[in-house]
Amino acid sequence: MAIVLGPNRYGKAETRLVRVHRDGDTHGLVDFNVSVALSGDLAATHLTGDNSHVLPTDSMKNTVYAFAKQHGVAEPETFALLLARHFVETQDHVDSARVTVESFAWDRLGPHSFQRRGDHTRTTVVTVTRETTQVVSGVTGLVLMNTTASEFHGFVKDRYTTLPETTERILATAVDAKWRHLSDTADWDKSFQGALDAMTNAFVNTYSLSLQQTLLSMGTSVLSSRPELAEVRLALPNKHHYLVDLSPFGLANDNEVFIAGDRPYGLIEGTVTRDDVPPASAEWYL
Ligand SMILES: O=c1[nH]c(=O)c2[nH]c(=O)[nH]c2[nH]1
Repeated sequence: MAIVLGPNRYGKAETRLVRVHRDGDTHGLVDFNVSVALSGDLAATHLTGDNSHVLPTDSMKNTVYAFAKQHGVAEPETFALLLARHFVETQDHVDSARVTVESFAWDRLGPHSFQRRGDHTRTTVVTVTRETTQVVSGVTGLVLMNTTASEFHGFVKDRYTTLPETTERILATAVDAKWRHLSDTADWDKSFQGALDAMTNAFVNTYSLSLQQTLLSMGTSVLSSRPELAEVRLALPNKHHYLVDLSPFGLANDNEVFIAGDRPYGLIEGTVTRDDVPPASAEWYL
């Protein structure tokens, strides 16, 4: 009996690519999760650790980002074909390249503003005691992005600060918000939709110097347009998008090709309140 190497493949999984097409003031946005798997004459690395046939998976990731810049990105099929053919054509030892693309759809909210397609969740928490009734409504999973009109600079620099100042970045978040009603009667659907629209409009229309500033703008927008609401609490993850350094490949990256970061993320939280309303019951703060 012999124990032998069976079928195998390798590659870079889940390269998170965000490509902004900046043709004029109206931006296009493509958001992909790209996985590459190559197979072929790869016995040596398994048997002896001889890597002479192994293209690093790191190079595959770089290829995804470089091709996104060079060729632009539209349909996932076109991009996947381009990549898969490239690996088979340029790597003698590769017989088969499998490229998988998950494409996340975004709906346009403005020239450079987008909402990720897919349902956000409407929430409500009602608390009744013998004396009081409190109705809290909210939303989670409302994913928004501005591909420009966001800066972040002038921040504290301590000995561990490496973040460069920027006057041009992507701002993206998944809104988690709750708002408390002043009364236990309202047109709940209309109130919810109004609050949602107010938050979204504020995100789209605020030129942002920090996500904190955008948070206050969103809360203010809700309270100024919804007299039935007393207070809004927002938790906004800063869904970081890192500019890819394409200079090793002789390519400029003028805010077009980004790594969509997963974690860690900044988490910006705050409450926006009318100063002339009764205080919330204890549950609001739990
Ligand atoms: O809008 C931001 N607020 C921060 O507090 C922060 N911190 C950070 O690293 N990036 C950002 N962005």
